[in-house]
Amino acid sequence: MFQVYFTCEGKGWGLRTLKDLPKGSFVCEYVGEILTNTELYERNLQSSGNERHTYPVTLDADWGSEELLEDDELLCLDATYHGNVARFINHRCSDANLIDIPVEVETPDRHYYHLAFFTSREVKALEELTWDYAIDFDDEDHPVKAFKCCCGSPFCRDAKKKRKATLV
Ligand SMILES: C[S@@+](CC[C@H](N)C(=O)[O-])C[C@H]1O[C@@H](n2cnc3c(N)ncnc32)[C@H](O)[C@@H]1O
Repeated sequence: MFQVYFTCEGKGWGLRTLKDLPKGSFVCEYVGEILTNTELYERNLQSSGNERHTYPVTLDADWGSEELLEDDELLCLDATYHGNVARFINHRCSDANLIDIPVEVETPDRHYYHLAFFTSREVKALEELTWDYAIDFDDEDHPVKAFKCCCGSPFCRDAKKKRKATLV
């Protein structure tokens, strides 16, 4: 039902659907290794530029917590070495056709949850499945450097940033 294919817009591999999907369809879960932000940061320091293929997902909902969590407590999912088809879902600013829904499964502390993707509108067969990674393209301090966005959306935040920079 889903196909990994090579996109022609400079985004590398992507995921598309082979059949029409109505709005609200479950697509897949995002699977990856559970790491703390500190472990992810250390991994990134050790890996060479070519080795990284994925953008990690931050699990920051922490619904139950009253205090701010430190980097060695904050969790994320890294699909670089272990994952599923979700690792091929590319980013699209603002008008992506998937939304991620946190699903609490077995942990009562609400620190860890599963991430499930559903369609946010009807998606036609052969359309690329995209998800807004919620990247702040202005954030220079993020542990992972943002890529140059080629999403092609009229709402692209990276293109907007570049337009602003050329005006200054
Ligand atoms: C979760 S992976 C998606 C699959 C990836 N395209 C591949 O070939 O393995 C995320 C990576 O894909 C690339 N990517 C995703 N969305 C992009 C976009 N809108 N523009 C440019 N590159 C993108 C970036 O290199 C990003 O780190």
